[in-house]
Formats: sequence, structure tokens, C-alpha cells
Amino acid sequence: MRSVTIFGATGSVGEAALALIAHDPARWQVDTLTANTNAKRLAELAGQCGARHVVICDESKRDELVQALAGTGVEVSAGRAALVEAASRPVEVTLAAIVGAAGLLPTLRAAERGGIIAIANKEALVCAGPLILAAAARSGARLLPVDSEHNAIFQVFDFERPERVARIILTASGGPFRQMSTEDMRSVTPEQAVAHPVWSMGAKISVDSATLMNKGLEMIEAERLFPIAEPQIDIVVHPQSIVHSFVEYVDGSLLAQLGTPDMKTPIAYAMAYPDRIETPAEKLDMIAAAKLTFEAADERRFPALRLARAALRAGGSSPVVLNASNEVAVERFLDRRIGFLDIPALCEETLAAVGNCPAGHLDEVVDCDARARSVAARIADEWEKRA
Ligand SMILES: NC(=O)C1=CN([C@@H]2O[C@H](COP(=O)(O)OP(=O)(O)OC[C@H]3O[C@@H](n4cnc5c(N)ncnc54)[C@H](OP(=O)(O)O)[C@@H]3O)[C@@H](O)[C@H]2O)C=CC1
Ligand SMILES: CC(=O)[C@@H](O)[C@H](O)COP(=O)(O)O
Ligand SMILES: [Mn+2]
Repeated sequence: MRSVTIFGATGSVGEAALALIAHDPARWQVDTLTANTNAKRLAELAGQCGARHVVICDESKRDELVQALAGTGVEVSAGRAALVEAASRPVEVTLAAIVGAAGLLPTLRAAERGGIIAIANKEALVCAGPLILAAAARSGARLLPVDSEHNAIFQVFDFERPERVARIILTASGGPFRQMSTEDMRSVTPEQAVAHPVWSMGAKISVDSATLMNKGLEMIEAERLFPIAEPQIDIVVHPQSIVHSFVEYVDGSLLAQLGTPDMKTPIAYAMAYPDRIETPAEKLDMIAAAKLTFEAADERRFPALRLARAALRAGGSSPVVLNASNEVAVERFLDRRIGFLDIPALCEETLAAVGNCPAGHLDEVVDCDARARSVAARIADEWEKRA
């Protein structure tokens, strides 16, 4: 039996992990589940999986959660400090599945503590990858990527002889607007943007997939996770999302991991590592899939790719600023306060306005993230006043 804590249990990745646990409950002992505001669902999930402890970040939801779990013996905590404290509890597997930079502190605390850190929270790696890796190296924690592309690369990457790897190629579905002109993208709605053609995911990552910022963040995530440099990271659009990424070796061999687009497979890989466990994910029927297609990514229609590559090249605080401004922009787009094309535009203006700030230490990353959010909000407020 493995003990497991899930940060972001009420989200798309968190629920997929809990479905895996329900599929083979004898294998897992759930320690802590966390949510931001969704107390009702958190209580239901805790009841279903027999969690010992729950954390709700929004303190105003504490009473609702306490009432929902009355008589069950489940320990209830609330607030941001409790979220980070929960990462200090000893468990064998921590699933980091909070969305956004909000997941950074608990993920870092878990990496400081040890065990398997199954990491879906790519924004934490984008903002503070070197800090998380250093913490894991000190504690002996095993950092395992859950993001489908990075999980695929992890499965076929020669870590013993990385000099044999020529490049990695991240596959991108292309999102819902893959074939749309820039002009038509101007007026797309949040509903259209979150309707991902292949994957079923939370709203923020779905919008990121639509702008291709998701792939941009994934380039940075890959540079953090694997011993490769920016020029060795390429992207290819693969609308079927069956090949989850490639590793190209110096002899020209391309190794890939394939499967149906279901997050339960990479989550199971990371949570059960180094075992492989049976999952309820649909198995790939190659005859039915029949055709796998590949095309070039268009940086002109999807400028987020260009911005992310530039941020990766620039290093320092640029990835932090890119991520923070994107989080502000996506939230405002979902609230219908800015348009779809304004998302990369706001990131670009924020990057130019913030410039370089120190981002080597945790407090510097936190300050830089806050500064970028406030600059992005100010720019977007000015746009709104002018409109
Ligand atoms: N969904 C997917 O298939 C994939 C996701 N990822 C990555 O995994 C992460 C999670 O994505 P996804 O599951 O789609 O996200 P969701 O939006 O579906 O879920 C987010 C989870 O995080 C919690 N949360 C949100 N904001 C905060 C906050 N400020 N503080 C603490 N907790 C918070 C939510 O709680 P509440 O419900 O209360 O709001 C929820 O449990 C992201 O980083 C994403 O990029 C990577 C690959 C695939
Ligand atoms: C499932 C997963 O890993 C997502 O990050 C996925 O990659 C999103 O699809 P896109 O390729 O459209 O960004
Ligand atoms: Mn991905």
C-alpha cells in the first residue's frame, strides 16, 4: 500500500488520480486532499477515498467543510499556511496538481521533504524549476513528470547517456483554433476556447492550449526537467494527440510513447513508479486510430510560442513574468474583460514593462510573480479604460 497526498484534488488531474485510486483502492492510502474553494466536492472525494485530512485554502469555506465531514473523523485544515504545512506530512507519493503558480510553495515543500513528487503543476516548474530540482536533490525526492508530453519523454529518454539525445520534440494538438485565421481568433469566446478538441482539462490549461501558451510553458518545463538546452527543444503539431512526444537520438532514431489521450496513464505511471499498474484508460486501437498526422506550429498565428521561446532563452525572471502575466490574461479572458488575442499581447507588454528582476531565490520569485501580476493588471485596466 502506498500513501498519497493530492494537491488540487477537485481539479481535472486530481479527479483523474482519484479515479485511479478508486479503481484499485487496496493499493493506496490517501492522506491529504486539498482544494481552493470547492468544499462540497472536497468533502465528497474525501469520503469516497477514505482520506485522513483535507485542506481548503479559502478560509471562509472552513465551516462548510467541517459540517460536511462531521462525524467522519477526517481532520480539516484551512488557509494558505495549512496548504503548505500539508506538504510536510510524510507520504510516499505527492501529486502536485494545483493550477498556476499557487502550487509553487506546497510543491517546493514536498520536494524538500522527499518521496515521489508526481508533478502536473507545470507553472511551478516554469517559475522555480531549479529551486524544486535542488530541493529534490537534497532530500532525495524523485520528481516524476505527469504532464503527458514530459511523461512520454521521461519514458524514452536515456538519462544515463544524455549526449546521445539530439533533441526532443513536444507534440501539440494545435488546440481548438488550429486552423483559424488571426482575424477570426479576434472574436472567439471563452466557451470556444475551453472546448479542447481532444483532452478534457481545467479551464486555464484549456485556454493555454488554445493560445499554444501551454506548449510554450511546456518547452520551459522540458528544459527544467531534462538535461537539454533550448535549441534542442522542438514542437510539432499532432492533432490526434496519440504520440505524446518524441526523443530523437543522434543516430536518427526517434523514440516515442503513444497512447489514448487520457491523463490516467501518465498519472498512473508517476504514482506507481517504478511499477506499471493496470488503469481504466481506454487502450489505443491503432487500426481505429488509422492515421497520425503532423504539421508545423505557426508562431505567427500563435505568438505565445515565440514569447515562451524568448523567455526560455532570456532566462532569469522572464519565465516567471511570462507565467504571471499569462495567468492574469487568461483569468481576464475567461471573465470576458479582454479578447483572445489580448492574451499574448498582455504577456508581451508585461514582459517589456517589468524587464529583469532577480529570481534566483524563492522570495525573489514570489516578489517577481507579484510584481508581474500587478503590472499586467495595470496594463489591462488601462486597455479597459480606453475601450
Ligand atoms: N488537466 C489536465 O489534463 C492537465 C493538467 N496539467 C497541469 O496540471 C495542473 C492542474 O490542471 P487542472 O487539473 O486542469 O486544473 P483544474 O482547474 O481542473 O483544477 C485545479 C485544482 O487546483 C485547485 N486550485 C485552484 N487555484 C488554487 C489556488 N489558488 N490555491 C490552491 N489550490 C487551487 C482547484 O481547487 P478548486 O476546485 O477548489 O478551485 C483544483 O483542485 C495545471 O498546472 C495544468 O497545467 C498538465 C497536463 C494535463
Ligand atoms: C494532457 C496534457 O498534457 C496537456 O498539456 C495537453 O498537452 C494539452 O494539449 P495541447 O497539446 O493542445 O496543449
Ligand atoms: Mn501537456
